[in-house]
Amino acid sequence: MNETGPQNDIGPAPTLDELRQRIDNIDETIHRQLIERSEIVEALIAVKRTDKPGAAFRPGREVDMMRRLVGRHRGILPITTVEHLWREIIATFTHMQAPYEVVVAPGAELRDVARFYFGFTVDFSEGSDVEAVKAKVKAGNGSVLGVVSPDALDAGAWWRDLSKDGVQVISRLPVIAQAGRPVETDAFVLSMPLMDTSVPDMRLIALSAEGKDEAEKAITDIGGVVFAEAIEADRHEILAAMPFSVADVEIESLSKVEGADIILHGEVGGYWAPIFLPSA
Ligand SMILES: O=C(O)C(=O)C[C@]1(C(=O)O)C=C[C@@H](O)C=C1
Repeated sequence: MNETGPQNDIGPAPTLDELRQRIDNIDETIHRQLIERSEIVEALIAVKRTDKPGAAFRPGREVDMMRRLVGRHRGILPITTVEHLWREIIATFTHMQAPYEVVVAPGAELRDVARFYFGFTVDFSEGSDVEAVKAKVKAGNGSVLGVVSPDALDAGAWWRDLSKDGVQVISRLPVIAQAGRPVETDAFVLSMPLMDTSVPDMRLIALSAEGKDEAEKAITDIGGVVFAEAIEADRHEILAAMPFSVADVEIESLSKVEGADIILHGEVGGYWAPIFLPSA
């Protein structure tokens, strides 16, 4: 086939065959470079000593890679397409270093978010509810990641006792916050503690309060954000996100706020701030 495009000022437009040849060349380069990327995995395992399940995740490094990806992107290709391609690559490379599986709380939207971020190489299952997801993450002892909705309305204060089980929030999805993007649903990723020394932008603090309004004001006064709330035993259980710059003493001072009767349950993980982009 030798279809030709329209004539223009700088000579004949390329033929369909020529355009396909360019696409084939680009695809070959991408494929060869992916193979080369995969040849680094053995060395990564040796350097990181990630020869046990689940030990390969480095969420801080992943967000850093996504920030650079967004920074250099240009043109008409949707950024979320590029993000998805890289997520498939990174999730698979993590799995090649140390196997893990993903268990998702019920809901088609959450499942879509989880697939977008962990791809199709990784085994997937659905937990019957948030408690079942937490239990599987704990039992997996590092080889299971959970994906839950931060404000699972029917799950009560699902976050409150996370630290007692050793489970923590390790990241927040979607990483690129862009109105109208595919899979916009907010989700948290749960894991047993990682061998990752990088520090998230936001710390998640579980607390309960007698006075809802007083507690919310005190949290925002020190720079925090109320992420989710539930009422249990007549108390307001709150999941608050605190920028890393908020000192421990400021968080501890919440328990002295008048009229709020705040009890701090503890830190339940953290996340890196989403990359905010204008709508596509
Ligand atoms: O940088 C690492 O530590 C890697 O293991 C590589 C890699 C990747 O494939 O780029 C994989 C897993 C980590 O979560 C981050 C990045």
